[in-house]
Amino acid sequence: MIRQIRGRSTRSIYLVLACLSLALHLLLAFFCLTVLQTACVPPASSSSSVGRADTLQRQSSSHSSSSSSAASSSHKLPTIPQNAKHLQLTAKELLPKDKDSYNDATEKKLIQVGKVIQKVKGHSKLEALFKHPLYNLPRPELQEDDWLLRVKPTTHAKDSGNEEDSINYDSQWESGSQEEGYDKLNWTSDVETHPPWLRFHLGISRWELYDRKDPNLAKLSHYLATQRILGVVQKTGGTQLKLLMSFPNYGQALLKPMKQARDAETDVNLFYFSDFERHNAEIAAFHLDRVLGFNRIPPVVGRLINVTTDIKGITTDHRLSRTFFTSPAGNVCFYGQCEYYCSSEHPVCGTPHALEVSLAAMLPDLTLAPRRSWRSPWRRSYSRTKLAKWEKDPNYCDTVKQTPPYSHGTRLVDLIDMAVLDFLMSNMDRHHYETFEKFGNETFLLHLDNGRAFGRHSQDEPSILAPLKQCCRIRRSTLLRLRLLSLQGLRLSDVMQESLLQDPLAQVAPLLSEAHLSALDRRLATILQVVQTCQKMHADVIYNDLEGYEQDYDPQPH
Ligand SMILES: Nc1ncnc2c1ncn2[C@@H]1O[C@H](COP(=O)(O)OP(=O)(O)OP(=O)(O)O)[C@@H](O)[C@H]1O
Ligand SMILES: [Mn+2]
Repeated sequence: MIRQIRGRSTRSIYLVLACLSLALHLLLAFFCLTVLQTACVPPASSSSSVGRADTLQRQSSSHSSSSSSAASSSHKLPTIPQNAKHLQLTAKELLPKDKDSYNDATEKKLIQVGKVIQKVKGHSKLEALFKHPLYNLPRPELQEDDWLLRVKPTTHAKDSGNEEDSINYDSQWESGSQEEGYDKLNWTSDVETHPPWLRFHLGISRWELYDRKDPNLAKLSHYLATQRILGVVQKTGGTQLKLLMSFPNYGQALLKPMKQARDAETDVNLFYFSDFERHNAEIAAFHLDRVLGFNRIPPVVGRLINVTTDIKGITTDHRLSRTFFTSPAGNVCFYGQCEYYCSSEHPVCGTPHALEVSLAAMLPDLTLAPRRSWRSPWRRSYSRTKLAKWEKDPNYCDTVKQTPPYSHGTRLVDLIDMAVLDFLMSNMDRHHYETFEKFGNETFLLHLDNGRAFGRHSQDEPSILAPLKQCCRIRRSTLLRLRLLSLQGLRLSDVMQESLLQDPLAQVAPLLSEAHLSALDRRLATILQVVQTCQKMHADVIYNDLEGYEQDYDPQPH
């Protein structure tokens, strides 16, 4: 009886306690709701995406006062301020773990970059340059076989009235595999639905890799700079460590990591073929090639990645994963497997996780668009003792001029364009160049692999100009653009500095130091001098690719 009474009273005590706890929880929930509502200024629409954007915006502005001005001066995307978005992502992804790597000095640099951007915004030399007629030359209309890849025009499938045709057509980009992390895709003829990397591939033509004015270019850069990294493997071929990164929608990029300080000059006792590759050289080379009006380098962007989560945590490549270690300083490092510098004595290290890298848009797969690799006639000996033939024979160009494909068409002046680019950035490592097989010999030359450029600013390398000096020949449009860039009002160093500010990594530190920028002006003057000397001695220096155009493009009549 007593036990029964005691049991009942215990139960009622439990019941009272439960009710009390419920009431307290309700009170707490009500209080929280009221507080949150007042803290979050309600936007016009209360959709969750707006709320998120708002949070991100504030997050970014608290990290850098330059982000919004940086965004407004960069590529103009309809809705997303690119650089700001990049900063938001890196801040979100990297800052909580790597606070110590973002010290006061970095903050100061971010503000300085912001000031430069504001200065540039007032008067854009880059915009003025790209508006010049020399950068807007009329091009003959492209025929079907002038495009590297073409999807069949819609009319084909529709006109044929054959249902099977239209199914094949619409599903030709459909993914065959269902790999984890990838969306099942069904890309159609509607270009708007294609991811930026595919639009880049579809825009490759016989005469250039991309159209500078194509708005997809900014989207591609944004894609490379911000997309989630889904896969990483080591890229085979070549001598130094490179990684192949995969993004959603099947996009891929070639990664080169930062190995040395931006302003480190190449050791004078290192041969050109032993020099480290530089991530900022890949980025700057893309900008320089575009500023010169060539458009022959695949778009490259800089990005701050997290070595641990973006590489170590996801790679399936054992050759890579087994080379990870933590350095005595507590930084996460790796070295991979390759011919040069892939050892624990030459590690690639985060600080402790954050790592600057360059990401180059991948060209279409070789099975879709095979390429031919050509040995450069002015290739160096790649020996510590031997000289190449062109270094010994002053009449070497006469032989080259008589040898196909240099004996015909634009190949020789294309090669000289490449020498101009390489001399400006002091790249001695142009042993080969590539072309797309589909276009035969009548096509542009791909300027791939620029990692060994911008190694030394205090010295120029005259031998890189050997093709120009020995052949005394140059495209008229190239010469006129070089003259334009030598004008005080435009100045190559200024437009390069402005162009490089579009890269996300410019917010960490300038991609090229002042010394490298002024070396560009000095080298440009040397090139113009060489052409002048040629003109004094020869009559047929200029290859006139502007024939038939009425307009007088010459910015400095000579
Ligand atoms: N953007 C790209 N898309 C597709 N393939 C590329 C791209 N860039 C380079 N490659 C290919 O990868 C190969 C190796 O790249 P790269 O030349 O940059 O490496 P490397 O290690 O510097 O080579 P090397 O030591 O021979 O100079 C190139 O020969 C080229 O065929
Ligand atoms: Mn190389």
